[in-house]
Amino acid sequence: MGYAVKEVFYTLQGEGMNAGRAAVFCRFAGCNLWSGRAEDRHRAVCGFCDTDFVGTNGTGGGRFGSADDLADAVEATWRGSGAAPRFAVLTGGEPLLQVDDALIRALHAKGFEIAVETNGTIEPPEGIDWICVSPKALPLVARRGDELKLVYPNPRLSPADVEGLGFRHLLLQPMDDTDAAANTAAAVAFCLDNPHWRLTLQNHKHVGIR
Ligand SMILES: C[S@@+](CC[C@H](N)C(=O)[O-])C[C@H]1O[C@@H](n2cnc3c(N)ncnc32)[C@H](O)[C@@H]1O
Ligand SMILES: Nc1nc2[nH]cc(C(=O)O)c2c(=O)[nH]1
Ligand code: SF4
Ligand SMILES: [Mg+2]
Repeated sequence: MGYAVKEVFYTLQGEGMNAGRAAVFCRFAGCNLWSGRAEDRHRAVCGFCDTDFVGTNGTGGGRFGSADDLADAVEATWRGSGAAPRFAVLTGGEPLLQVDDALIRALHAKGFEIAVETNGTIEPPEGIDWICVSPKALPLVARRGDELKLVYPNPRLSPADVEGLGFRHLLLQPMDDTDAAANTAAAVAFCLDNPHWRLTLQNHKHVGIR
């Protein structure tokens, strides 16, 4: 089948409960909630995306003909030494439009722990080691996982709409837009009042890494 990948790069996971951990990011091209074109943003289900996921022209991106080819590229991008397990974060765009059993097997065979960042519209395949769901609208198909990371505030979705599902951690991430400071203050206030929610920041933006 093959995979369309925007970019593959080595960085620190910036968000969520794995923040600070070295990882190879594999950003798949394409999303089912926005075309990626500016002129479509106002009518997209997800209208606040901070990411360019269109095409295959980023660093390390391309079209990969097989799971082994893509896993080879991810392995070549890992720069860690020592015994700590290798870590790959599959993101996008919407990675679950493309991630399949063959890719999970190929990355595991190379010793990678696999995390996914998904919008929750597609049921994840078996075998992913860390599932982060960041819902954008209801209904939510993926209703269990390791962390639920809600971008806040979201006029389509409030925290109460996504509590009581099967997630180990509930996280609020301030929406990065022209109101980022106010969004951060609102997220802080919400977590102070609702301690079952935790604040997560996009650390990579604050330290100037990808
Ligand atoms: C670019 S998305 C790709 C993965 C998947 N499509 C998703 O939405 O989870 C990666 C993460 O960035 C978050 N994100 C996107 N735009 C954001 C913004 N403007 N402010 C804060 N977080 C944002 C998403 O909610 C998601 O958790
Ligand atoms: N450093 C870093 N951490 C991230 N965590 C989730 C990201 C994403 O875009 O999926 C992301 C990203 O783009 N960069
Ligand atoms: S669902 Fe994820 S990749 Fe798609 S537009 Fe929204 S934040 Fe961006
Ligand atoms: Mg990002």
